[in-house]
Formats: sequence, structure tokens, C-alpha cells
Amino acid sequence: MTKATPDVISRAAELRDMLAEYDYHYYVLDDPKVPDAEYDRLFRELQDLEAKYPDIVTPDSPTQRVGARGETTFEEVEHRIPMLSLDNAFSEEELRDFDRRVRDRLKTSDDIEYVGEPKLDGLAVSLHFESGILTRAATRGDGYTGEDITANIRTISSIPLKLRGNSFPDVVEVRGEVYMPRKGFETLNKRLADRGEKTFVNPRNAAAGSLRQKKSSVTARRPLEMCAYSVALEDESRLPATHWEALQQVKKWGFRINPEMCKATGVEACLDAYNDLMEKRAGLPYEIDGIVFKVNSLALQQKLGFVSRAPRWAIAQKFPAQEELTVIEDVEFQVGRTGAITPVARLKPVFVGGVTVSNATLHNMDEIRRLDARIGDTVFVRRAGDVIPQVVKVVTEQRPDNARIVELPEVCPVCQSDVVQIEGEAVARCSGGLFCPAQRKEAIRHYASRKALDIEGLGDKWIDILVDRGMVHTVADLYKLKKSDLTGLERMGEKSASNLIKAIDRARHPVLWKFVYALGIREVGETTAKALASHFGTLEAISEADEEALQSVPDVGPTVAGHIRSFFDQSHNQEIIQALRDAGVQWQSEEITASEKPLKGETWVLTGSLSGMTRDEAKDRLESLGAKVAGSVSRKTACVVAGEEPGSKLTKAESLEVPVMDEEAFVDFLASHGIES
Ligand SMILES: NC(=O)c1ccc[n+]([C@@H]2O[C@H](COP(=O)([O-])OP(=O)(O)OC[C@H]3O[C@@H](n4cnc5c(N)ncnc54)[C@H](O)[C@@H]3O)[C@@H](O)[C@H]2O)c1
Ligand SMILES: [Zn+2]
Repeated sequence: MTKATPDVISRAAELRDMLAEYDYHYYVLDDPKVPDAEYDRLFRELQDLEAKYPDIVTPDSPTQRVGARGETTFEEVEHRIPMLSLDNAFSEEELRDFDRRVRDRLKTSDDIEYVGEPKLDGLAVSLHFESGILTRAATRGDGYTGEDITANIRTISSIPLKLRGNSFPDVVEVRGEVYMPRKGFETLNKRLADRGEKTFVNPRNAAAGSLRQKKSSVTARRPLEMCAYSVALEDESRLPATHWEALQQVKKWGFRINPEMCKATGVEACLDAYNDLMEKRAGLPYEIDGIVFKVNSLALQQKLGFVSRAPRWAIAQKFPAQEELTVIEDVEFQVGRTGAITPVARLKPVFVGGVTVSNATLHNMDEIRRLDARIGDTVFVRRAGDVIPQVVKVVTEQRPDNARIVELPEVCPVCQSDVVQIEGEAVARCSGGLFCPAQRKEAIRHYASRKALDIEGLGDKWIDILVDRGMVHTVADLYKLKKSDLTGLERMGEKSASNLIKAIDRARHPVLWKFVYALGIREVGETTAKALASHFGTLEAISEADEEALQSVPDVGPTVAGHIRSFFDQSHNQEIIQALRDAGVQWQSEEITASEKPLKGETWVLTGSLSGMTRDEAKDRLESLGAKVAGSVSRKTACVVAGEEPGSKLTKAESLEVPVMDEEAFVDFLASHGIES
């Protein structure tokens, strides 16, 4: 036997101390200090040292024990049959070694039949039933003594409080995993974050933290589920021949067993099962961190027995870790298509969740403050399934002296417009709505939309081409387009080009509210745009009004007033409005029209369909002349516009002797008031 050097002895002691500390944070506080992958590496290092120098093994080494115990408020429960851990395999080779060891011990060269089960990432529980009634539930604890969590367990609806049927032993213990499905975990964390409370790093921790609550009413509100994975009987002669059958039995008693469970004979079949499950991993509604292979025959399990902390008949083959440690090297700010400014952490590249990750979202400044994340910090990054990588925790102990606090930039990193953060809103935004290249496509789409300037044919496809080729930078550039610019473009027909030019040409004389709406000021929808237009009368008046004046408009509160103010305060936005003017866009100011609103006080009614305009357009035009448009005819109706196939409204108008106009007359009437159809 090789003698351990002092270096080896002190490294082993150091590893034991670290692991004991990590165990305490993980099992007792439900708040891990390092990601599992890091823990597993240190654990493996210690195991390897101890394997090489068996005389350095101490009885209290984490490699010889299960879990950890701290002082707890729960009653202690002694397990009649110890609840052990599982050995891990981190590679195909290690799985083959396991299978070889099993066959060697059983002195057979035959393929062994295994059961493969997803390794749910939660925590083990032991449930005691007497005469079919749940009498006691316990955590695993250190494997020999756990915590009595009966009251909390009763709140989990997938656990039967009474076994179904009548073929169960007088006393039986069912074991399984309590876990929190992904969805529930996300909702819970969001709720905690919104309240500024500490969030859970991952679903396992959330499950453990939720199950070990002092108040079962808190546990009851947590989305926990349970899957059974074994039965323990003191009288083992009453068990069926295989683990598989035992679980079918448990299922009949009313437990959930995992639907992904499978049988695999021989190690090759196990490797296939591993790959199959790995492919399903991201799509499962809960997290798994590997696959557990168990010898199916219970007689063979008996023969194999167990060592200090784990059975010899089972192994957990681990999947790539979903959490790793890395360092935030910088924080940059990205601008979304609606102007939202999102902080993104630039990370020291790290392999996590099966890929190399070098960026992670930090969501917003509130989140950065909640995490207390600084540039230079060592952090947990998590990449689970297809979800974008996230920073979930900062290891404050490892913060360097020169760590820098993250500050929200004052100006947009893309367009240099002011960044504004409205009180009470988590998200900061670029205020250069019309100008900011990051928001360009969205701004054009909105400007051209039906309720705004209604530029028919200017859909996403055109917008992509025009912006990507640098032909259009802002909405004002639209009016400079010529047909010859468009006809040469691939995938765009001659006809569609000429229709587009015509449509743009028609969009030069909006009524004021439509123009205000088209500017795309945050939270200024149709109703607010109408209210602003009729209150202020001109664009100049709106753009010069202070927040107080803006708030005298119905519907406009401090937030919206803030958005309007910061929009008009950006010289960039003003320049584009000027450029629109220069391009010949003219909005009819309400002031001028108001004084000469010829139909003020009149109520008009539309019936039938018009060929040259839609019902909405006809309505807008009448309203721009001051009329109210009503849905039914009465003696007070000033005029009825009757298109094709008019309904009963026309008959009624005639019987009440209300004046009627056909489409031609209506178009002439509009033209005489300066409205071209
Ligand atoms: N991050 C940390 O600081 C830290 C600290 C301690 C432990 N850990 C993690 O925990 C692991 C060790 O924990 P452990 O001893 O609980 O072992 P384990 O989680 O590796 O395996 C045993 C556990 O697997 C669970 N399990 C899930 N599905 C199962 C199934 N179908 N059949 C049987 N068991 C199933 C049970 O809860 C069982 O107790 C480490 O590998 C490490 O990743 C992390
Ligand atoms: Zn910007």
C-alpha cells in the first residue's frame, strides 16, 4: 500500500472540510454554496484520493456518509431501513465498470436486467403506511435519522393519504422523490422576486425549501409533486420478485410512478436508455439530472447488498450539469425592438447544460440589485433545457476587491438617446423611439399599421428588405422612395412595388390623432392619441406641454405623461418629425378644423357598404368634420349615408324623412370639405 504524503493528507482534510461545509448549506439551509458540478468534482477528487490511500479514510468523511444533519425544528425519525444515496457514473466507461462489478460479484457473464428510471431532481421521502393509512412521513436526513414532515407531506395532492384497494401489507414504507415541476418553479421564483425576496437557485432547492417549511400552510401553496420509486418492507418475503413489479404494485395503491421508466438488459441497452432519456430531457415538465439503473431482481439486489453510503445494485448515470460557476467579466446593455434596455452579463466562457455559454441575461436593474451582481463576481450560471442562460446566484465570498457595481447607462448604447426609467417600472427604455436603429423595424411597422397611417402593403417582408439594405432608416425615408428603387429588388414584383409607392403617397394627410398614435410613443394608444389631439389641437402644443399639462388630459396619468415628455424631449425624434414635414406629410391640426368643423353637433348614420372606402374610414372622415357617427336612425339624425345593399336603416330614414346620401354624393361632399377619398 502506498503511503500518503503530508500533502495528500492535508488536501484530503481540506476537501472534507469544504464538502462538509457545502453539505450543510445544501441539506440544512437549502441554499447551496456551489453548483452540484463543482461539488461532484471535489467529491470525486476525495474519493480518488481515498481509493489510492485507504488509510486516510476517516469515518466522518463525506464519502462514507449520506447527507448532513443540522439542528432542526422537526422531530427526529429513525429509519428502520436506512435511506442511502447513489453512486454516480459520469461517463460511459464508469457505467461499464459498474455493470462489470455487478456481474463479477454475482459471478455471472450473463446480461443483467436493469430498470432505468429518470433521476428526478428533488428530495427523497419515506412514507409510512399502517393499515393503508399514511401515519408518518420523513426526509432522508443522514440516512439513519430523518425529519418528521408528516404535516407538510399531507399537503401534496399526488400523495395518497390512504392506499387504494385492499391488497397491501399492514405496515409498508413507500419511498420516492418530492420535486417541483419547472413551471411551478418559475412561477414561484417570479413571485418571490416580485416581492424582493430571495429566490431559489433551482427546482431541487425550491422543493427542499418548500417541504421543510415550519408551517404546512406555506408548503401547501408550493407546487410540489411526488413520484414513488421503491417499497421497503421489513418482511421482504412479501415483496414480488422484481423491482419493476413492486413499482406496479405501488402504482395500484394510488402512487404516481414515472412514465419514462424502462427495462434494459445488458449495459448496451442501458447506454441506449441513457441517450433516449437525454434527448427527452429538455421537453420534460420537471428536471432530471441523470438516469438511475437498478438491478431488477430483488433477490440479486439482496445478494449485492450495500457499502457505507450506497447500494451496490444501483448507479446514477449523470447528465451534463445545468449549473456551473463562472465569472462576470462585463455587463453590457442590449436594446430590444420596443426600446427595452436589458443588461446582459458577459461571462468567462463555461460549459453548462451541454453548450459553451458566454452570455447570460440579467433581466433588469432590479434583478441585478436583488442578486447583488457586480462585474468581477463569481456566479452560478444556469442553463436548463432550451431556456436562455441565467445568472441565478452570486458567490459573495469570492468577490474581488475591484468588483464594479453595475450602473444603468444614461444614454442608449445604440442611438445615444436618453434612457428613461419610469418609477414603478422594472424596465428601462431608450426614448429615441423613432430614431433608434434597434427599434427601427418596429417603429416603421407601427407607423404603417392600419390604425396609424395605414400604408397598405408595407408588411414585414418589405420592412425587412428596406431596413436591411439601408434604404430606410426612419419613417421619413419612406416618403423618399421611388418606384425605381424598389423594382430592382429580388423577390419583390413590379406590381407590389408600384402599389407600395402609391400607398405611401396616399399616407400624407393623416388626422392629428392618427399621426400622434403613429409616432409609437409608449402607452399612447388610439384612445390616448385622440384625447391628446382634441385637448391640445396641434402637435406643437402636445410636444411643448409639460407633464402637469399633459395630465389634465383624460386617461393620461404620470407614467404616460412621462413617456410623452421623454419622447418629445429627444431631439432625434423632433428631427424626424421635421423630416416628415419636409417630405410633405401634413396632419390636420384639430385647432383649425375645430373652428370650421362643419358637422359639429350633427349625428350621422352609415348603412350598406361603400366601394371606395371601408366603414371605419367613412366614420373617421365624418368624425374629422365634427360629426358623431351613430348606429341607429332617429328623428335627430342629420343624414344617412347609404352604400350598396343598405339595411333597414335606409327604410327608417325614409319614413322619418331624414336626408340620405349615396356614395357618389358622399364622396363629393367630403371633397368639398377638402377630404380626398
Ligand atoms: N451543491 C452543493 O453544495 C451540494 C452539496 C451536497 C450535495 N450536492 C449534490 O447532491 C448529490 C449527492 O446527493 P445525494 O446523496 O442526495 O445523492 P444523489 O442525489 O446523487 O442520489 C440519491 C438521491 O437520488 C434521488 N433519486 C431521484 N430519482 C431516484 C430514483 N428513481 N431512484 C432512487 N433515487 C432517486 C433520491 O432523492 C436519492 O436520495 C451530489 O452529487 C451533488 O450533486 C450538492
Ligand atoms: Zn436607442
